[in-house]
Amino acid sequence: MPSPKAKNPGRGGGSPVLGSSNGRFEFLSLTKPTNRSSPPHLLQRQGSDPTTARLRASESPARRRGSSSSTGSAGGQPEEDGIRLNPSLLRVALSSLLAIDLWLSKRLGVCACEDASWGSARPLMKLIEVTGHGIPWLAGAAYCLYKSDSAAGQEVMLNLLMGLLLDVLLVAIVKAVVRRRRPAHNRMDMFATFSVDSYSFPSGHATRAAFCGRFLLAHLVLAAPLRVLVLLWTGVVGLSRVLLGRHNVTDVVFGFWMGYCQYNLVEMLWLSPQTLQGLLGQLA
Ligand SMILES: CC(C)=CCC/C(C)=C/CC/C(C)=C/COP(=O)(O)O
Repeated sequence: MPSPKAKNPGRGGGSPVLGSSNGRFEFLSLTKPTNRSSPPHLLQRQGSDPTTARLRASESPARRRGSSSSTGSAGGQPEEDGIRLNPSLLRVALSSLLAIDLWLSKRLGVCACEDASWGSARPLMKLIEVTGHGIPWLAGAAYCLYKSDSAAGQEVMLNLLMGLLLDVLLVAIVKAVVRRRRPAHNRMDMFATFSVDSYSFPSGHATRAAFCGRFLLAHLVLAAPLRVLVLLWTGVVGLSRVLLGRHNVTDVVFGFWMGYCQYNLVEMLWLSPQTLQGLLGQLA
């Protein structure tokens, strides 16, 4: 005859459940180990952590059945331990990564001010900063769109402009959600910034450099040396963000990844002249 626990496996939240022992029903606490033959170290890990107990109790019955059927009731324990250890391992890994990130970024911020070890290179880094700023890119793409006399050129410039606007928007959203402060050694002396630019994750310059770099390589016919120059520029813009002390390394790495993905998005949303005419026709 099935025990009440088996009949009603998911109910009860964090409260005790009924179990059968020698024909007598008794209460089994979900916060206490049920298998008395478990080794002590497992008992301790299963043990009295109330968060763990709540997590176990809220696990779906199907999942609990699944884990015990795959390994058997006793063999299921290491798997359950793994499930509960993973979040804390992940937390430790993340905090270690963040600590390394902060330490490395501080050490690399050698142009963060004039007195820093590479302070004399700061003007050059700030010049590189301007080459990755949103305003010159938006103005440049709009100007080329206006000046372009071929349909193909207009199409490319229009999509570059759309991608740049999308980039400003997406970066602002992520910055506003994540709200990571810029490194303490940063001097906030950038030109033309929004309020979200007081946050550092992700680097808007890095997203733009990755997006524009990919876009130019894919849509402009460039000689090999120029292609190398585009790649170098992308890398140097990202590196200069850390050297200037504007960003932590992870802001730039994530920014590169985001800009790379934004290019895929622009390819998916690609505006053809027909689409554009349709849109303009609807507006008129
Ligand atoms: C159309 C429109 C709203 C254009 C705004 C262009 C603009 C001011 C972009 C901000 C560029 C900027 C300072 C980004 C911050 O870059 P990080 O690398 O420091 O995140």
